[in-house]
Amino acid sequence: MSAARIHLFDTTLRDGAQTTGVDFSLDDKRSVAAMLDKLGIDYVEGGYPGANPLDTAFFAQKPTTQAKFAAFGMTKRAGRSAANDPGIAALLEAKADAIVFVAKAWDYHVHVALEIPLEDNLIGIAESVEAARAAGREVMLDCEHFFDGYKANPDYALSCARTAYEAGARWVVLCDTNGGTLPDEIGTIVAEVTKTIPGDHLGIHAHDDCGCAVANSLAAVEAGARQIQGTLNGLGERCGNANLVTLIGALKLKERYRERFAIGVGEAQLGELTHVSRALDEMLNRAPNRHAPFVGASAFTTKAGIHASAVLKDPRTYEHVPPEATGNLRKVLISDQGGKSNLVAELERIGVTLGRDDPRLGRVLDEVKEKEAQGYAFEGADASFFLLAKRIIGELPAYFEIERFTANVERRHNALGELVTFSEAIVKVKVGEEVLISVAESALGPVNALDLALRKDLGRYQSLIEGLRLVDYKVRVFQGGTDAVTRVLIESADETGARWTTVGVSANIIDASFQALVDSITYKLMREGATA
Ligand SMILES: CC(=O)SCCNC(=O)CCNC(=O)[C@H](O)C(C)(C)COP(=O)(O)OP(=O)(O)OC[C@H]1O[C@@H](n2cnc3c(N)ncnc32)[C@H](O)[C@@H]1OP(=O)(O)O
Ligand SMILES: CC(=O)C(=O)O
Repeated sequence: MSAARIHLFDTTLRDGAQTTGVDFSLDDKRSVAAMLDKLGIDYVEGGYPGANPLDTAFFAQKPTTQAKFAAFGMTKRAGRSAANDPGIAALLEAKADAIVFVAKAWDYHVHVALEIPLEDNLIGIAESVEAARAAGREVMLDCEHFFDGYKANPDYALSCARTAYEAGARWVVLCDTNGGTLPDEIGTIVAEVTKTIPGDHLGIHAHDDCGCAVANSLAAVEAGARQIQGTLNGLGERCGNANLVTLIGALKLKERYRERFAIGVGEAQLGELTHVSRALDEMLNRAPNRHAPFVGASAFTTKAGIHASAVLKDPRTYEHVPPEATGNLRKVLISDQGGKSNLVAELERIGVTLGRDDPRLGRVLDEVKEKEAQGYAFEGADASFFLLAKRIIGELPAYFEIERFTANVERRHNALGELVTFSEAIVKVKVGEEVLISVAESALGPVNALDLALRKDLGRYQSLIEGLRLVDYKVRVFQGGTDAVTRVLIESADETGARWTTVGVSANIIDASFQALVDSITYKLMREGATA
């Protein structure tokens, strides 16, 4: 039996643009479309031409070479013909291969939101689909609220779908717009719809309001639908859409799907999945979800000692698929939940080789556990872990010594009478026999002032740290023993694009930050191969 082709339809640039806090620029849209094209997605929905100038501009030319480029908009407004509808005119002007109309499929919505007779909505669907077909476009109809509509009035919901199909729509997409439908209901309803519209003309568009969007999409496919709509990383209105990244992982790697269904994403493209997912987050300045299936930084990370010992013998003991298939990495953490197996594997990963019987291994483990008890977390701070291990095994050069530092915050009126806040920091550091004192000011706060002062003059090492910059700063306050403890994680980058994270812990946020800053500079010097 040959595998059934499942068509992937990406709506990151349309429904994904409806995500709270997400705003794509024109360049972002072009990059995302190119990325999806390369990934092997069949349809890229670019937005809603006519709704805003950016989307209209994006449809001035087609940004994909393989994928079909789709424009989204609503069916014609009641009381005017399709030929006289400016919304439809904008869709027809768009340089798109396909036009996706959205139409209400729930009688309640037609009454309440559109305030038109049920029949007029059907006329709107038929005339809109016919107009786009006449213009030579492939046409789809997104049946908004299809599943809620079907539960309330199956005949009407079905007549919306059938009207579009009979008017020439290539795809009729069943939308769980409010995201409240569960997988078994999706399966039952889609199976019913296939009695009217063949499955290879049916799509599913699921929202994640019950955390079931991926499961609902798979249930629809099992019931016969052959198009899946979704977004990268599950962006989308409210709780988001079905996550296409997860769906691609499941369809390509889970045997029961791989054997029966084929998608346009090949093996090499699958290996880019982690990169694609993180590149989107990077573009949107969002922290990637570490726990995202297949592509998250923790998706193949083992923390518990018992698991680590087994993973090191055979990774399949705790992995459902190999991480490298999606371009991800296996990682074994060291923490208070781990034993020697975790530690040996982690040390090897960061380039420190210590045998299981080396007495220094026990000393590293003891110190890690002691520091974790104080509030340190090395699982997210590889660079500090590396320095700790190097110090214990006697390979950490004594580059510099901090003699003292101060940092203060001042709020006052400036010469213009405006209220301003600025910080000043002084750092006294000994490099060899040389004592250097640096002062810096910053309007961005005491940590920034300290960072500037610390990196202002490091004597003979100064040229090696010129390209160093801080890219992220995270603070967490929690109860450690009887007192509140602050943990600071600092992510740094250098001129080569390398990134590393360091950690500092103290009752005082400035002190914790300073520890992490010192570790960051020390790590950079080690990367540069500097000697004491
Ligand atoms: C489930 C979904 O995700 S659907 C996609 C939703 N996405 C968006 O809405 C983003 C882009 N939207 C927009 O920029 C604007 O809403 C526009 C430009 C499309 C329309 O703006 P406006 O003309 O000011 O209308 P407004 O947004 O206030 O209301 C929508 C109108 O469309 C009507 N409408 C909604 N769906 C449809 C439809 N499928 N067919 C025909 N008319 C519809 C509504 O009844 C309402 O009409 P009314 O103004 O007579 O009450
Ligand atoms: C069309 C669409 O985005 C929805 O119904 O959710």
